[in-house]
Amino acid sequence: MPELPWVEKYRPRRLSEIVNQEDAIEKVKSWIEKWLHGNPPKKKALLLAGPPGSGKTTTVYALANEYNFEVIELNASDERTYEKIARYVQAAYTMDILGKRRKLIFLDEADNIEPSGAKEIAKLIDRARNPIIMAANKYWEVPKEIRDKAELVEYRRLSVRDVMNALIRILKREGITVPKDILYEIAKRSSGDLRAAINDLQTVVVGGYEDAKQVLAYRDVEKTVFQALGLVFGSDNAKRAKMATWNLDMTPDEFLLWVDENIPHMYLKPEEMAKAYEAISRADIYLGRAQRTGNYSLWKYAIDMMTAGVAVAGTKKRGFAKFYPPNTLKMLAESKEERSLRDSIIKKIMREMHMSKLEAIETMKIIRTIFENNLDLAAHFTVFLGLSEKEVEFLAGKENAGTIWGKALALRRKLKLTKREEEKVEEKVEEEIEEEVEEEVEEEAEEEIKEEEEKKEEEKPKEKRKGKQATLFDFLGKK
Ligand SMILES: Nc1ncnc2c1ncn2[C@@H]1O[C@H](COP(=O)(O)OP(=O)(O)OP(=O)(O)O)[C@@H](O)[C@H]1O
Repeated sequence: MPELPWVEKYRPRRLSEIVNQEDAIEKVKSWIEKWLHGNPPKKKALLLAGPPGSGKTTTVYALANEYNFEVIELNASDERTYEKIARYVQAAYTMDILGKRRKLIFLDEADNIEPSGAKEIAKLIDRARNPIIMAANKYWEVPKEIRDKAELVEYRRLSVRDVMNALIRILKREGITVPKDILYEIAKRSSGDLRAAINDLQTVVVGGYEDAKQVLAYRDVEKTVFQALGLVFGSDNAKRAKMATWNLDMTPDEFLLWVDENIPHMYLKPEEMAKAYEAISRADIYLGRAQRTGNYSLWKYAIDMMTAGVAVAGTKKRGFAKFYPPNTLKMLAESKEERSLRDSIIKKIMREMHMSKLEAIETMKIIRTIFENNLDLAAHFTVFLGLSEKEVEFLAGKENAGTIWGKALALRRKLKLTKREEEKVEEKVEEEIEEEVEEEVEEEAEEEIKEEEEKKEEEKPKEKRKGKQATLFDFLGKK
């Protein structure tokens, strides 16, 4: 039997086992007890907010376990969430009779609730007859209507020591030891995300920890760039920000793309955003110049511009920041339909051009420029990749899409014609081969017949001779 993931196997079943979130747990307990004592709290929903892997989901299940609730887990990004909440929020709030348990509604990823649905969900919370607990990493992105209806419970980011202790406890129960320095490495890399740390630990143990560093290395690139972004966007301390690129396994112009991507997400005021953009565009110019001339002082100036220059541009978002890789924000801004078009185009590029996903994403950017500027080439791509009319429109924009589509149709017809011709040639060759084979077979058959006939011919005189002998014998006998 495959081994259960340790995050599940060792998920605390009791609230008291949850590490270093005492204040949060106290709040949750007193809130649920109000429900149990028959006077639901004023705020019928609870919003657990905090970094990933800090124990929010675990709290809900341990709570349900201790107070005998059935958890109805819903996800905010599920399209039918509203419908489901509506159903369960009104479910009879009965005690544990007839084997039925009270229901506790758990809505994860509350920071993903669509603004359009938020008002409706807020109304449902008012009417709720069952406790509703929501969880979010970024509570400020939970729609305000919902935030107002919920009591906020904040979860701390777990420390390196918390994470290490939790890992050691798991190892004890597994009866395994792992060198302390590796545990420390895992804990440090996790940035307080205990889920990530436990997963890493299991990977290392299963993979043999002789090459633990290698096993863990895959996390490094992202980790360091997020840390670097943290230095740039985490404070307005220019000195700290300048250290951002020190440990970074990435060229400055690559890192610039990351900074660029996250500026609109991190800065709140347009004029400060503009200032930050100005800093990176200046950095970009100097980076280019430094590259051409090999002038180190320009290089350093460019890096300082894009780290310190951005850091001091203004007031940034507070709290837990989630950083996005280059281009994701633009992708998020797209509608669902656009996203699915983008995905299907990327898939086609991967398939037809034999590329990895990342390569395909990059290639799509180039193809997009082609679609905007070179309609003939665009038509070729349309046919080659087998794009649909909608996909062409996505790449080229409404204006050019028609022209490209027309050209592609013509091209496809032409290709079909040449294909038809090819097929004809093929058919002809096949016919010829068939004929040849037939001829051969016929020849062989003829030969066989001939041979047989010859054999028969040969046998005939024997018979004749036999006949002759017989007659002669007879004759002699008669004699
Ligand atoms: N404070 C904690 N004490 C003990 N174990 C924890 C704690 N936080 C997380 N864990 C462990 O980490 C795993 C993930 O935790 P959990 O699912 O509760 O995270 P979360 O805060 O809900 O994260 P996310 O926001 O990513 O859903 C669980 O299996 C649990 O074992």
